[in-house]
Amino acid sequence: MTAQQLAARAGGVRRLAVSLPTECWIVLALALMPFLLLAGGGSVDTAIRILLWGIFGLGFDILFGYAGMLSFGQAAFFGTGSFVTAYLLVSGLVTNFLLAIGAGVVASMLFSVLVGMVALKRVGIYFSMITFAIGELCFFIQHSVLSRWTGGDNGLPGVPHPVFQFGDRSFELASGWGMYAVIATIFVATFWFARRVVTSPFGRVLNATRINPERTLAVGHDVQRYKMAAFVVAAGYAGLAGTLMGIFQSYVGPDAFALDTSGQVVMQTVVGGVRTLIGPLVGAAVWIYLRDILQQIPGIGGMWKLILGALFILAVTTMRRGIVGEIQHVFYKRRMAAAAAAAAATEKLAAFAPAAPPADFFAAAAGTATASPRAAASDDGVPAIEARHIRKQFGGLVALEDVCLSVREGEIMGLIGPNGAGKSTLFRILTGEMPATSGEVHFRGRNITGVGVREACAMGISKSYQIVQVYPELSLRENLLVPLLARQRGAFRFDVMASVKRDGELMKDADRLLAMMGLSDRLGGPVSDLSYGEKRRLEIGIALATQPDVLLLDEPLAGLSPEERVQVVGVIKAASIGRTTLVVEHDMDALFGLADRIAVLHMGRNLAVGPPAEIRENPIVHSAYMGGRDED
Ligand SMILES: Nc1ncnc2c1ncn2[C@@H]1O[C@H](COP(=O)(O)OP(=O)(O)OP(=O)(O)O)[C@@H](O)[C@H]1O
Repeated sequence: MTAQQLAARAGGVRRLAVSLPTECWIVLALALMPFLLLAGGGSVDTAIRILLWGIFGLGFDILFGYAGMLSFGQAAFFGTGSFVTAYLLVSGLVTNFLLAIGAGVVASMLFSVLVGMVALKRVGIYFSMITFAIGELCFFIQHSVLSRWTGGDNGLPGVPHPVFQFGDRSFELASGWGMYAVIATIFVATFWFARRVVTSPFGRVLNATRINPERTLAVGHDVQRYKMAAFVVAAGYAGLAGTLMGIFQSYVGPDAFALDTSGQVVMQTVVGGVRTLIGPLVGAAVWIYLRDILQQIPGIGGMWKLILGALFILAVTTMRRGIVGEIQHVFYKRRMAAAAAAAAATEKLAAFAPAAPPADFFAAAAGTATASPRAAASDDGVPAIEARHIRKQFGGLVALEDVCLSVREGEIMGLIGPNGAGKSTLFRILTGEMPATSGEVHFRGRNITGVGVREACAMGISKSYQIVQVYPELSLRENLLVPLLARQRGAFRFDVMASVKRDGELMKDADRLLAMMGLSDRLGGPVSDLSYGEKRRLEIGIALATQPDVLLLDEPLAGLSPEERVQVVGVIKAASIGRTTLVVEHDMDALFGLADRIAVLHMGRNLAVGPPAEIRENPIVHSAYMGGRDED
């Protein structure tokens, strides 16, 4: 064999190794794990326990890592699954193992719906504390009211092992290699499903709700339902791990509902790596192996909690991303460096050029090309959005008083006024972010007063924010996928079998929008690496991706350099083609050049409205707003 043939074969093997699906690597690792544990003084039972905690951790990683909800009460669902299945099997009510396991998992999920209805009313530390309290409540109930069924302090012993019948021979699946193989297979299946969950459109939106829930809601997703779905999925995983633990141990201990159980899954996930899925398994391997080994060492066995606690602190302080997270980060940095080098070598960084207008973009996506409504922008045009006699009061401060504003279909209207005039407040009321104290908002003749921001977005009203509200951890394309997914799928869909990457049209839409924003050359890397001007363009792109009929831009030029202003003005011009646009801006030169009409607010009241030339010459506006400019 020649050197070239050998090199080609080596390259082929390398490519094959790299392209193997993650599940194959996991199967390989799981096949090796018991041998490694045995060599290190562990046992097959230790390996089974690690797998069961790994299954528990998969659900917890979806909940905490991807949905951003830190629950200290997952034992409530682990315990529910354990006891329901164990009771059904021990009492003989159900003899079919699959049925008993299914009942345990379903019970956990149903229970999580009830818990979620309470816990999801709050976010952050309050959510964590509610789950903590519910976990403790379950522990108490298991030891008191339910002790007749759960065995109270004694737990439930005598859970039978599954028995398989092959002809006239029967085979009992007790602990050992057989049990390991079955649990390992279940782990791979549950890992596969968890990966589907987080890479599916559902998972992308879930991740977006963690990073920026307000923006995710504003672009049209029902954030609460996404959170509830993640909570129920995590409870399903906890329930499954609990049922299997009971069967494996032939016993459900009184600690199934304990705070220790909830705490252990948190620690294992953090040590292994949040948002990695495999991290909780690695964390469980470290935790359980060390615990088992430490307990066997004479003299220090009693101090295993102290030693593990110290190791946890060390791991968290030295490896912020966890074991798997840190490894992934090294590879990510390498990929980024290689991409940057390739871009520099080919001088890919193209000059800014806003591309195709949005009418083309969405017509191509939806197959519904329409004539540009900007043709309808005239003196007798129909109002697209109207504020009627709006009053907004914050305590003793009246921010808006009897404000009326009518934006015609297809026009660009500028909204100006000194600081504190009430422009942003009016924007928030028009987009449904905030209710008015009194007055009405009409959209194309329909009274939409009081509809929420998500509903307003679904109707076709979208806003770009004064302070950019992008998703810093995501790539540019992923940022645009969040609103595009709302447009494509509606407020909520549990489409875990769908694939974003395989949806060619969706990816094309994102790329067209990126081209339109002049950001095609910044595809690689997270948004946190972008300049402020680029973030501003992306901010407008996110609003535009919801395909609004009415686009509201809150100070799109604020904080930009002169060069960046020119770029963003280009984007606004392209974005306004085919839609009604309302712009709040302090840069008068830019706004007067852009807008068909200008409305002026002063101290929360209407001051004037008219074409830019008229407003420019209006002496009342000069004295109230541009003080001193008339003398110039
Ligand atoms: N959530 C709030 N709670 C209390 N007061 C508020 C709130 N939002 C706005 N205000 C007050 O309402 C008034 C109008 O504020 P608003 O932000 O709408 O003005 P603006 O015209 O957008 O100003 P700027 O140009 O500085 O952004 C201000 O006095 C502000 O302090």
